[in-house]
Amino acid sequence: MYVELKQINKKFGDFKASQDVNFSIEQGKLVGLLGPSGSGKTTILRMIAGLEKPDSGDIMIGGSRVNDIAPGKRGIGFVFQSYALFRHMTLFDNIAFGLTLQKKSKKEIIQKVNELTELIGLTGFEGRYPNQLSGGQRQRVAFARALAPNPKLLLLDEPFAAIDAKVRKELRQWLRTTIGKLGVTSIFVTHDQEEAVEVADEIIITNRGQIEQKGTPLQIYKKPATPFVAQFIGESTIIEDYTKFKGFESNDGAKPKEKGVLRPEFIEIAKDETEILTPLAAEKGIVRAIYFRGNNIQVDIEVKGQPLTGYRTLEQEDLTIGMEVFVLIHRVYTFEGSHTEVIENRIKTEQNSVYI
Ligand SMILES: Nc1ncnc2c1ncn2[C@@H]1O[C@H](COP(=O)(O)OP(=O)(O)OP(=O)(O)O)[C@@H](O)[C@H]1O
Repeated sequence: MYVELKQINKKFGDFKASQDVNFSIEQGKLVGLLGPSGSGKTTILRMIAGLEKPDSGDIMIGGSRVNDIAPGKRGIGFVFQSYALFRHMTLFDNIAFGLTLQKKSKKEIIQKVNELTELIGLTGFEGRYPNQLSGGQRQRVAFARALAPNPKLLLLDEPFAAIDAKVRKELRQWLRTTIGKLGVTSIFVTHDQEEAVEVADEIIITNRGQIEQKGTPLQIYKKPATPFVAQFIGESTIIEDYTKFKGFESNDGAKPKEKGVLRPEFIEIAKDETEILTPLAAEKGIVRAIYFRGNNIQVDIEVKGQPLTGYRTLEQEDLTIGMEVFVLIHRVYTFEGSHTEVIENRIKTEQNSVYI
Protein backbone atom coordinates (compact mmCIF):
# COMPACT_ATOMS: atom_id res chain seq x y z
CA MET A 1 0.00 0.00 0.00
CA TYR A 2 1.39 3.36 -0.94
CA VAL A 3 -0.67 5.66 1.25
CA GLU A 4 -2.18 4.49 4.53
CA LEU A 5 -4.22 6.37 7.09
CA LYS A 6 -4.52 4.50 10.40
CA GLN A 7 -7.04 5.52 13.04
CA ILE A 8 -6.81 9.22 12.22
CA ASN A 9 -8.68 11.64 14.47
CA LYS A 10 -8.75 15.40 14.13
CA LYS A 11 -10.74 17.99 16.05
CA PHE A 12 -11.14 21.73 15.47
CA GLY A 13 -12.22 22.88 18.94
CA ASP A 14 -15.04 20.49 19.81
CA PHE A 15 -15.79 19.72 16.21
CA LYS A 16 -14.68 16.29 15.00
CA ALA A 17 -13.46 16.86 11.45
CA SER A 18 -12.00 13.30 11.18
CA GLN A 19 -13.16 10.34 13.23
CA ASP A 20 -11.33 7.01 13.15
CA VAL A 21 -10.37 7.43 9.52
CA ASN A 22 -8.74 4.32 8.06
CA PHE A 23 -7.97 3.64 4.42
CA SER A 24 -5.17 2.63 2.15
CA ILE A 25 -4.36 3.39 -1.45
CA GLU A 26 -2.32 1.27 -3.83
CA GLN A 27 0.56 2.72 -5.79
CA GLY A 28 -0.42 4.33 -9.10
CA LYS A 29 -4.13 4.60 -8.30
CA LEU A 30 -6.24 7.67 -8.88
CA VAL A 31 -8.55 7.95 -5.90
CA GLY A 32 -11.42 10.37 -5.35
CA LEU A 33 -12.44 11.62 -1.92
CA LEU A 34 -16.13 12.31 -2.35
CA GLY A 35 -18.61 13.68 0.15
CA PRO A 36 -20.91 16.57 0.94
CA SER A 37 -19.60 19.96 1.96
CA GLY A 38 -18.06 19.92 5.43
CA SER A 39 -17.70 16.11 5.52
CA GLY A 40 -13.94 16.33 6.07
CA LYS A 41 -12.44 15.69 2.62
CA THR A 42 -10.09 18.66 2.57
CA THR A 43 -9.02 18.00 6.16
CA ILE A 44 -7.90 14.50 5.12
CA LEU A 45 -6.02 15.86 2.13
CA ARG A 46 -4.35 18.56 4.21
CA MET A 47 -3.25 16.02 6.84
CA ILE A 48 -1.69 13.83 4.13
CA ALA A 49 0.08 16.93 2.78
CA GLY A 50 1.30 17.87 6.26
CA LEU A 51 -0.57 21.20 6.26
CA GLU A 52 -2.66 19.98 9.20
CA LYS A 53 -1.59 17.65 12.03
CA PRO A 54 -3.82 14.78 13.16
CA ASP A 55 -4.58 14.59 16.91
CA SER A 56 -3.96 10.85 16.81
CA GLY A 57 -3.26 8.10 14.30
CA ASP A 58 -0.58 7.43 11.72
CA ILE A 59 -0.11 8.67 8.18
CA MET A 60 2.09 6.39 6.13
CA ILE A 61 3.49 7.22 2.70
CA GLY A 62 5.61 4.64 0.89
CA GLY A 63 5.84 2.54 4.07
CA SER A 64 7.17 5.35 6.31
CA ARG A 65 5.31 7.26 8.98
CA VAL A 66 5.27 10.90 7.90
CA ASN A 67 3.39 12.55 10.81
CA ASP A 68 6.49 14.48 11.86
CA ILE A 69 7.89 15.16 8.39
CA ALA A 70 7.53 18.73 7.06
CA PRO A 71 5.18 19.20 4.07
CA GLY A 72 8.03 20.08 1.71
CA LYS A 73 9.86 16.87 2.56
CA ARG A 74 6.99 14.44 1.91
CA GLY A 75 7.48 14.17 -1.86
CA ILE A 76 3.99 15.48 -2.56
CA GLY A 77 2.67 17.68 -5.38
CA PHE A 78 -0.39 19.81 -4.68
CA VAL A 79 -2.95 21.25 -7.10
CA PHE A 80 -5.50 23.64 -5.64
CA GLN A 81 -8.93 24.61 -6.85
CA SER A 82 -7.98 28.19 -7.70
CA TYR A 83 -5.03 27.92 -9.99
CA ALA A 84 -2.63 29.50 -7.51
CA LEU A 85 -0.15 30.28 -10.25
CA PHE A 86 2.30 33.13 -9.70
CA ARG A 87 0.76 35.98 -11.65
CA HIS A 88 4.00 37.79 -12.26
CA MET A 89 5.72 34.68 -13.66
CA THR A 90 5.50 33.21 -17.15
CA LEU A 91 4.26 29.69 -17.84
CA PHE A 92 7.88 28.56 -18.04
CA ASP A 93 8.84 30.10 -14.70
CA ASN A 94 5.71 28.79 -13.00
CA ILE A 95 6.49 25.22 -14.02
CA ALA A 96 10.18 25.70 -13.21
CA PHE A 97 9.43 27.04 -9.72
CA GLY A 98 9.87 23.82 -7.71
CA LEU A 99 12.93 22.83 -9.72
CA THR A 100 14.59 26.19 -9.04
CA LEU A 101 13.94 25.67 -5.32
CA GLN A 102 15.58 22.26 -5.62
CA LYS A 103 18.56 24.06 -7.19
CA LYS A 104 18.50 21.92 -10.32
CA SER A 105 20.86 22.86 -13.15
CA LYS A 106 19.63 25.21 -15.89
CA LYS A 107 19.89 22.42 -18.46
CA GLU A 108 17.85 20.05 -16.34
CA ILE A 109 15.20 22.72 -15.70
CA ILE A 110 14.81 23.55 -19.40
CA GLN A 111 14.53 19.88 -20.29
CA LYS A 112 11.94 19.12 -17.62
CA VAL A 113 9.82 22.22 -18.31
CA ASN A 114 9.82 21.47 -22.04
CA GLU A 115 8.77 17.91 -21.35
CA LEU A 116 5.91 19.02 -19.08
CA THR A 117 4.80 21.84 -21.38
CA GLU A 118 4.45 19.26 -24.11
CA LEU A 119 2.57 16.93 -21.78
CA ILE A 120 0.01 19.63 -21.04
CA GLY A 121 -0.25 20.58 -24.71
CA LEU A 122 0.98 24.16 -24.29
CA THR A 123 4.23 24.14 -26.24
CA GLY A 124 4.69 27.62 -27.70
CA PHE A 125 2.99 29.29 -24.73
CA GLU A 126 6.06 29.29 -22.48
CA GLY A 127 6.34 33.08 -22.40
CA ARG A 128 2.72 33.74 -21.51
CA TYR A 129 1.57 35.03 -18.14
CA PRO A 130 -1.37 33.39 -16.32
CA ASN A 131 -3.79 36.17 -17.35
CA GLN A 132 -2.99 35.35 -21.00
CA LEU A 133 -4.23 31.76 -20.54
CA SER A 134 -7.74 30.31 -20.27
CA GLY A 135 -8.97 28.74 -17.03
CA GLY A 136 -8.43 25.21 -18.34
CA GLN A 137 -4.93 26.08 -19.56
CA ARG A 138 -4.04 27.65 -16.23
CA GLN A 139 -5.16 24.54 -14.39
CA ARG A 140 -3.00 22.41 -16.66
CA VAL A 141 -0.04 24.64 -15.85
CA ALA A 142 -0.79 24.20 -12.13
CA PHE A 143 -0.78 20.45 -12.74
CA ALA A 144 2.56 20.60 -14.57
CA ARG A 145 4.04 22.77 -11.83
CA ALA A 146 3.00 20.23 -9.20
CA LEU A 147 4.52 17.41 -11.25
CA ALA A 148 7.82 19.13 -12.01
CA PRO A 149 9.73 18.01 -8.88
CA ASN A 150 8.70 14.37 -9.58
CA PRO A 151 6.36 13.90 -6.62
CA LYS A 152 5.55 10.37 -5.53
CA LEU A 153 2.08 11.45 -4.58
CA LEU A 154 -0.17 14.06 -6.16
CA LEU A 155 -2.97 15.71 -4.18
CA LEU A 156 -5.66 17.68 -5.98
CA ASP A 157 -8.22 19.74 -4.08
CA GLU A 158 -11.33 20.27 -6.23
CA PRO A 159 -9.06 20.79 -9.23
CA PHE A 160 -11.89 21.48 -11.67
CA ALA A 161 -14.24 23.51 -9.50
CA ALA A 162 -13.39 26.91 -10.94
CA ILE A 163 -13.65 25.80 -14.57
CA ASP A 164 -16.73 26.02 -16.76
CA ALA A 165 -18.72 22.85 -17.45
CA LYS A 166 -17.58 21.94 -20.96
CA VAL A 167 -13.86 22.51 -20.34
CA ARG A 168 -14.18 20.70 -17.01
CA LYS A 169 -15.34 17.55 -18.81
CA GLU A 170 -12.42 17.68 -21.24
CA LEU A 171 -9.97 18.37 -18.44
CA ARG A 172 -11.23 15.42 -16.40
CA GLN A 173 -10.60 13.03 -19.26
CA TRP A 174 -7.24 14.58 -19.88
CA LEU A 175 -6.27 14.27 -16.22
CA ARG A 176 -7.36 10.66 -16.08
CA THR A 177 -5.33 9.73 -19.17
CA THR A 178 -2.30 11.75 -18.12
CA ILE A 179 -2.18 10.37 -14.58
CA GLY A 180 -2.66 6.87 -15.99
CA LYS A 181 0.29 7.45 -18.32
CA LEU A 182 2.54 8.82 -15.57
CA GLY A 183 1.47 6.24 -13.00
CA VAL A 184 1.72 8.72 -10.11
CA THR A 185 -0.48 7.87 -7.12
CA SER A 186 -3.07 10.64 -6.91
CA ILE A 187 -5.85 11.66 -4.57
CA PHE A 188 -8.40 14.28 -5.54
CA VAL A 189 -11.16 15.89 -3.54
CA THR A 190 -14.54 16.52 -5.08
CA HIS A 191 -18.14 16.93 -4.05
CA ASP A 192 -19.30 16.14 -7.57
CA GLN A 193 -20.24 12.48 -7.87
CA GLU A 194 -20.25 12.52 -11.67
CA GLU A 195 -16.68 13.75 -11.57
CA ALA A 196 -15.62 11.07 -9.08
CA VAL A 197 -17.32 8.27 -11.02
CA GLU A 198 -15.83 9.40 -14.32
CA VAL A 199 -12.29 10.00 -13.16
CA ALA A 200 -11.42 7.78 -10.20
CA ASP A 201 -10.18 4.20 -10.06
CA GLU A 202 -11.53 4.10 -6.55
CA ILE A 203 -13.79 6.37 -4.50
CA ILE A 204 -13.71 7.02 -0.77
CA ILE A 205 -16.98 8.41 0.54
CA THR A 206 -16.82 10.77 3.51
CA ASN A 207 -19.65 11.80 5.79
CA ARG A 208 -19.41 13.74 9.06
CA GLY A 209 -15.71 13.13 9.36
CA GLN A 210 -16.02 9.38 8.82
CA ILE A 211 -15.42 7.05 5.89
CA GLU A 212 -18.66 5.44 4.77
CA GLN A 213 -17.28 3.29 1.98
CA LYS A 214 -14.30 2.72 -0.29
CA GLY A 215 -14.52 0.92 -3.60
CA THR A 216 -14.55 1.21 -7.36
CA PRO A 217 -17.26 3.49 -8.75
CA LEU A 218 -19.18 0.42 -9.91
CA GLN A 219 -18.95 -1.32 -6.52
CA ILE A 220 -20.17 1.80 -4.77
CA TYR A 221 -22.98 2.28 -7.20
CA LYS A 222 -24.12 -1.35 -7.25
CA LYS A 223 -23.54 -2.18 -3.63
CA PRO A 224 -23.78 0.89 -1.45
CA ALA A 225 -22.65 -0.14 2.02
CA THR A 226 -24.78 2.30 3.97
CA PRO A 227 -28.05 4.20 3.48
CA PHE A 228 -26.00 7.39 3.31
CA VAL A 229 -24.03 6.12 0.31
CA ALA A 230 -27.19 4.83 -1.35
CA GLN A 231 -28.74 8.26 -1.10
CA PHE A 232 -25.64 10.20 -1.93
CA ILE A 233 -24.61 8.25 -5.04
CA GLY A 234 -27.05 8.22 -7.92
CA GLU A 235 -30.65 9.21 -7.46
CA SER A 236 -32.81 7.39 -4.99
CA THR A 237 -36.00 7.50 -3.00
CA ILE A 238 -36.16 6.28 0.59
CA ILE A 239 -39.27 4.25 1.33
CA GLU A 240 -40.51 3.71 4.88
CA ASP A 241 -42.57 0.62 4.07
CA TYR A 242 -41.71 -1.12 0.83
CA THR A 243 -43.84 -4.17 1.77
CA LYS A 244 -46.91 -2.28 0.58
CA PHE A 245 -45.82 -2.84 -3.02
CA LYS A 246 -46.68 -5.91 -5.10
CA GLY A 247 -43.95 -8.51 -5.02
CA PHE A 248 -42.48 -7.20 -1.75
CA GLU A 249 -45.21 -8.18 0.74
CA SER A 250 -43.92 -9.66 4.00
CA ASN A 251 -45.10 -13.17 4.85
CA ASP A 252 -46.57 -12.28 8.23
CA GLY A 253 -47.85 -8.80 7.31
CA ALA A 254 -45.28 -7.18 9.60
CA LYS A 255 -43.72 -3.88 8.58
CA PRO A 256 -40.00 -4.00 7.69
CA LYS A 257 -37.49 -2.96 10.34
CA GLU A 258 -35.34 -1.15 7.80
CA LYS A 259 -36.18 1.49 5.24
CA GLY A 260 -35.94 0.65 1.55
CA VAL A 261 -33.98 2.51 -1.13
CA LEU A 262 -35.31 2.67 -4.65
CA ARG A 263 -33.31 3.93 -7.61
CA PRO A 264 -34.94 5.13 -10.85
CA GLU A 265 -33.20 2.28 -12.71
CA PHE A 266 -35.09 -0.25 -10.58
CA ILE A 267 -38.43 1.03 -11.83
CA GLU A 268 -40.12 0.33 -15.14
CA ILE A 269 -42.93 2.66 -16.15
CA ALA A 270 -45.25 1.26 -18.81
CA LYS A 271 -48.03 3.00 -20.69
CA ASP A 272 -50.12 -0.18 -20.75
CA GLU A 273 -49.90 -3.91 -20.11
CA THR A 274 -48.39 -4.63 -23.50
CA GLU A 275 -45.27 -2.67 -22.61
CA ILE A 276 -44.53 -4.87 -19.63
CA LEU A 277 -43.49 -8.51 -19.49
CA THR A 278 -45.00 -9.29 -16.10
CA PRO A 279 -48.01 -6.99 -15.61
CA LEU A 280 -49.14 -9.08 -12.63
CA ALA A 281 -46.09 -7.90 -10.71
CA ALA A 282 -46.80 -4.24 -11.48
CA GLU A 283 -48.60 -1.57 -9.52
CA LYS A 284 -50.81 1.13 -10.96
CA GLY A 285 -49.47 4.69 -10.66
CA ILE A 286 -50.31 8.23 -11.74
CA VAL A 287 -47.91 10.42 -13.71
CA ARG A 288 -47.20 13.59 -11.71
CA ALA A 289 -44.41 15.25 -13.73
CA ILE A 290 -42.38 14.68 -16.88
CA TYR A 291 -38.92 16.11 -17.61
CA PHE A 292 -36.99 15.84 -20.86
CA ARG A 293 -33.40 15.00 -19.91
CA GLY A 294 -31.72 15.00 -23.31
CA ASN A 295 -31.03 11.28 -23.63
CA ASN A 296 -34.06 10.05 -21.70
CA ILE A 297 -37.28 11.18 -20.08
CA GLN A 298 -37.66 11.40 -16.32
CA VAL A 299 -41.14 10.57 -15.10
CA ASP A 300 -42.27 11.30 -11.56
CA ILE A 301 -45.12 9.06 -10.52
CA GLU A 302 -47.19 8.36 -7.46
CA VAL A 303 -47.83 4.79 -6.41
CA LYS A 304 -49.99 4.11 -3.33
CA GLY A 305 -49.30 7.61 -2.07
CA GLN A 306 -45.51 7.19 -2.53
CA PRO A 307 -43.75 9.56 -4.96
CA LEU A 308 -41.25 7.66 -7.14
CA THR A 309 -39.07 8.51 -10.11
CA GLY A 310 -38.24 6.44 -13.17
CA TYR A 311 -36.98 6.91 -16.71
CA ARG A 312 -38.36 6.17 -20.14
CA THR A 313 -36.46 6.11 -23.40
CA LEU A 314 -37.09 8.58 -26.20
CA GLU A 315 -38.30 5.68 -28.37
CA GLN A 316 -41.17 4.82 -26.02
CA GLU A 317 -44.56 6.47 -26.50
CA ASP A 318 -45.10 9.82 -24.79
CA LEU A 319 -46.89 9.93 -21.45
CA THR A 320 -49.03 12.79 -20.15
CA ILE A 321 -49.43 14.22 -16.67
CA GLY A 322 -52.34 12.65 -14.77
CA MET A 323 -52.23 9.47 -16.88
CA GLU A 324 -52.53 6.05 -15.21
CA VAL A 325 -49.50 3.86 -15.87
CA PHE A 326 -48.14 0.45 -14.88
CA VAL A 327 -45.19 0.61 -12.54
CA LEU A 328 -42.98 -2.42 -12.10
CA ILE A 329 -40.60 -2.20 -9.16
CA HIS A 330 -37.81 -4.64 -9.93
CA ARG A 331 -35.88 -4.41 -6.66
CA VAL A 332 -35.33 -2.51 -3.45
CA TYR A 333 -32.20 -2.11 -1.31
CA THR A 334 -32.31 -2.40 2.45
CA PHE A 335 -29.56 -2.15 5.04
CA GLU A 336 -29.05 -4.24 8.10
CA GLY A 337 -26.20 -2.77 10.06
CA SER A 338 -23.33 -2.60 7.63
CA HIS A 339 -24.84 -5.18 5.28
CA THR A 340 -26.71 -4.24 2.08
CA GLU A 341 -29.51 -6.53 1.00
CA VAL A 342 -31.10 -6.54 -2.43
CA ILE A 343 -34.74 -7.64 -2.40
CA GLU A 344 -36.11 -8.70 -5.77
CA ASN A 345 -39.76 -8.45 -6.80
CA ARG A 346 -41.02 -11.92 -5.89
CA ILE A 347 -43.94 -12.05 -8.34
CA LYS A 348 -41.75 -11.03 -11.24
CA THR A 349 -39.11 -13.60 -10.32
CA GLU A 350 -41.71 -16.38 -10.01
CA GLN A 351 -43.38 -15.44 -13.29
CA ASN A 352 -40.08 -15.30 -15.11
CA SER A 353 -39.21 -18.78 -13.87
CA VAL A 354 -42.54 -20.03 -15.28
CA TYR A 355 -41.61 -18.60 -18.68
CA ILE A 356 -38.27 -20.37 -18.57
N1 LIG B 1 -8.87 25.30 10.49
C1 LIG B 1 -10.12 25.01 10.87
N2 LIG B 1 -10.65 25.49 11.99
C2 LIG B 1 -11.90 25.20 12.38
N3 LIG B 1 -12.73 24.38 11.69
C3 LIG B 1 -12.27 23.87 10.55
C4 LIG B 1 -10.94 24.15 10.07
N4 LIG B 1 -10.77 23.49 8.90
C5 LIG B 1 -11.93 22.82 8.67
N5 LIG B 1 -12.82 23.04 9.65
C6 LIG B 1 -14.17 22.46 9.75
O1 LIG B 1 -14.09 21.06 9.59
C7 LIG B 1 -15.17 20.57 8.80
C8 LIG B 1 -14.62 19.78 7.65
O2 LIG B 1 -14.01 20.67 6.75
P1 LIG B 1 -13.37 20.20 5.37
O3 LIG B 1 -12.86 21.42 4.68
O4 LIG B 1 -12.45 19.09 5.61
O5 LIG B 1 -14.66 19.66 4.62
P2 LIG B 1 -14.86 19.32 3.10
O6 LIG B 1 -15.55 18.01 3.06
O7 LIG B 1 -13.59 19.44 2.36
O8 LIG B 1 -15.86 20.46 2.66
P3 LIG B 1 -15.96 21.33 1.32
O9 LIG B 1 -16.45 20.41 0.25
O10 LIG B 1 -16.98 22.37 1.68
O11 LIG B 1 -14.60 21.90 1.07
C9 LIG B 1 -15.99 21.79 8.39
O12 LIG B 1 -17.12 21.87 9.23
C10 LIG B 1 -15.05 22.95 8.62
O13 LIG B 1 -15.78 24.10 8.97
